[in-house]
Amino acid sequence: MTMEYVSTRGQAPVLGFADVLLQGLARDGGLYVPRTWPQFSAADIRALRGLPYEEVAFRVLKPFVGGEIADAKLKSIIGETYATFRHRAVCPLVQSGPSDFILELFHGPTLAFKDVAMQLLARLMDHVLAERGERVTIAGATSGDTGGAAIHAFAGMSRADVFILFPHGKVSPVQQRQMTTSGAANVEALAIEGNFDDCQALVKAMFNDHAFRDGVGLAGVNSINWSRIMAQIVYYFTSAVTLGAPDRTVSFTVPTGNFGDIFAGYAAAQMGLPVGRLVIATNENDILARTLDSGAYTTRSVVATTSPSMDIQVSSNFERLLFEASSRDAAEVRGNMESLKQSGGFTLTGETLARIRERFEAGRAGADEASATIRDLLKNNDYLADPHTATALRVAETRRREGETMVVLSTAHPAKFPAAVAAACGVTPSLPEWLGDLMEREEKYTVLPSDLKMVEDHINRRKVR
Ligand SMILES: Cc1ncc(COP(=O)(O)O)c(C=O)c1O
Ligand SMILES: N[C@@H](CCOP(=O)(O)O)C(=O)O
Repeated sequence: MTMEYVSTRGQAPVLGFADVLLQGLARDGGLYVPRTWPQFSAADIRALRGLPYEEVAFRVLKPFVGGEIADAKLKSIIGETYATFRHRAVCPLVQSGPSDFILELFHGPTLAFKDVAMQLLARLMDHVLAERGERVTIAGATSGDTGGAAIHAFAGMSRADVFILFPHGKVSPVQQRQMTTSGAANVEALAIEGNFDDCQALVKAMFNDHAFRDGVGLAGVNSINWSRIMAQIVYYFTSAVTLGAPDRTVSFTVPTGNFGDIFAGYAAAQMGLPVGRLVIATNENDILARTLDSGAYTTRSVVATTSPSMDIQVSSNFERLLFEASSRDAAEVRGNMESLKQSGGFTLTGETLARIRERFEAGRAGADEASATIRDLLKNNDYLADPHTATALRVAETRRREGETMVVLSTAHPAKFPAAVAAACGVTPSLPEWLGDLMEREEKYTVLPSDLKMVEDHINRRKVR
């Protein structure tokens, strides 16, 4: 009934669900994962057929929560969460070919897949903080979508101050406005003079500065937080079951940056869902494709692309996969992460690489290929995809296998990236009605250098309590 969580680096306390929810990064710098994977038998999976998304979510999430939130409360939190989505199916499937499907994850309030987990995370945190009578300071890093989702989910919440670090000038205008126009007193967007990796490094450094961390009561909403991954497991179940699981195996292609979304697919497979291949789709920032090719994880400088949310070199959740694929060898993970810090890379052992390749493949599609896919899909299917989704569609296409059922995760609404979509196909997607005035709203944000002390000082000065 209870669930324990262990750190990928093996040197942090073992915690239960509620503590992991409030922790973010483990105190040894690692990421929490469940000690064991809950198991779903074929009968359990078959019993999910025809259930509403909320009920599947309850059944999938319950073992991870480990009894720390009463069932009735968990159900009501899940119900409120997905009532914020504008599609009755929450995450609907659209057929794009004989055995090809697009899983639309962008029907939440900020038009990206991040809402699926963030709307839940905020409500779970609020519940736990209320029970404990505590407040937290949240620091998050974003390449564009996590930030907007977090600000929407936490705006006005009395138990959390939220600081979102985004790379100055490197997110789309819609993404920026979603972060800078909330008007809520408890949230602030910080435009960092650097790239996403700099923002993420600053957030991790804040977690590793234990005096600061304990002083402000730091919590995290990036996918370093286990609850983000946990919530994303659900749509692997709903989509696979809709397509015939457990009697049919389903593969997934995922536009990947921080590796959280695709790691949720790996988790679903570990839980018994018949998942075939998990195909990592990258843009020009192809560190994961190169790693799967060569076994060497070697960082390079990031290039700006038309799919900016994937412009990432240090892919946080790859650490969770390393832990799994090394048979949970925390010493091996620590060695790799130390080498990443010291020399910008590491080399996987032959065994670890082989285990990763048993399930994962990777492919790269550049901006021109993604644009061509947007054009073709509009022409042939009358369907408008955003550049992240298009990257994955192109990779899936080039790696197609006869007879395989393939689901491509569509991670953002095209209206979040109107310039790239218009350049690709001549159609400018418009924002849904409820966001119609977004570009006219007044913006508020602070520009800061990529400097730990300056960011920490700013947060210390600005947090509400
Ligand atoms: C639209 C979009 N697609 C794909 C990704 C990559 O997802 P992940 O970081 O979970 O790999 C992101 C960012 O996380 C995103 O915002
Ligand atoms: N692409 C992300 C980057 C942060 O990823 P996260 O999943 O770890 O929060 C974004 O859009 O911000």
